[in-house]
Amino acid sequence: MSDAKIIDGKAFAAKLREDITSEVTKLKADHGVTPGLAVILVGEDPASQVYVRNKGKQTLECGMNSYEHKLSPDTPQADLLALIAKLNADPNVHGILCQLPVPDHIDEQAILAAIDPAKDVDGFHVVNAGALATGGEGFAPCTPYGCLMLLKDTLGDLSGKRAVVVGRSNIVGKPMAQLLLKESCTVTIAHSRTRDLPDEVRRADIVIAAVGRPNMIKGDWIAPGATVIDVGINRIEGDAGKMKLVGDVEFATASKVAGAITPVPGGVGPMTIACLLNNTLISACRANGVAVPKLGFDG
Ligand SMILES: Nc1nc(=O)c2c([nH]1)NC[C@@H]1CN(c3ccc(C(=O)N[C@@H](CCC(=O)O)C(=O)O)cc3)C=[N+]21
Repeated sequence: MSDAKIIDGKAFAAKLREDITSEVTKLKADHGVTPGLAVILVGEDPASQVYVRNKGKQTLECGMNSYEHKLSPDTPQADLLALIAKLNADPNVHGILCQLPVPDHIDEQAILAAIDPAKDVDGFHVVNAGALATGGEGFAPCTPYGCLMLLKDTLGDLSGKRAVVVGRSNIVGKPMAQLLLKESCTVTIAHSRTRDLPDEVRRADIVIAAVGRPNMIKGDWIAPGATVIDVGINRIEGDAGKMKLVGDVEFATASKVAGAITPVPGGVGPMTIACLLNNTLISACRANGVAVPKLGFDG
């Protein structure tokens, strides 16, 4: 068995950001509109700080405006809701993202519900989750949407393929399953209570791993030639006590069997931010009655 094709999410995301930058340039020149993304971070979680910094940097690089709101960890929920209300009403803000997780004293669902669905570029509001499930116009969550771009770039038409999504979270597993269903895949959602998980995975042409457990999915679970998308981003101790990033799939064994596989890092992660910028561009177009460009997919 020859080794799998490595799906270069980092390069794909860079190309997508270039296309977004061109569209932003046009939007400014033709309509005088600059897309704006507001990112809210409550608290000082180091990983979250890194993500927020990267988002801000890439937002500016695409020619968009970036508004960062860093709030102390003990910010009352009412203050956060007041900030969201202000951003909802601000015409210069086209996308609003509140970095998750939020501290325990804040009700995550209340925060997500407060964001105007038309500015919910994360796609986490129930209105957007419902639109995705029923075929309406909304925002698809960034991580699964990025996975779909990589899958279609790798495989072309997905219809009739067996896909297994391992993980049932609201932010990845469930919306991923909806997107694959829209592409006419036969979709299985597996999770911690699934009986004989290796067997479910072995039946799949497409494996989406989104459980958050390092190296859980082994090479001998993968059907020869299958396409493997690894959403996991796990920090574990590597050689000499140095921390390293690994996915939910055991890459060394899976890459011997799969037809194509995403690495961690450099796979799905960069796609998440690129799709966030894409959603912000879409929002700015919709808010100004401009035709929405369809980026990230051929044809
Ligand atoms: N409201 C909200 N929306 C989010 O989209 C959101 C969130 N909260 N909370 C945290 C997670 C995590 N997330 C990532 C984004 C980019 C990379 C990324 O670019 N990863 C690089 C490596 C980065 C590194 O070295 O740490 C890669 O995989 O190559 C990873 C993870 C967005 N999230």
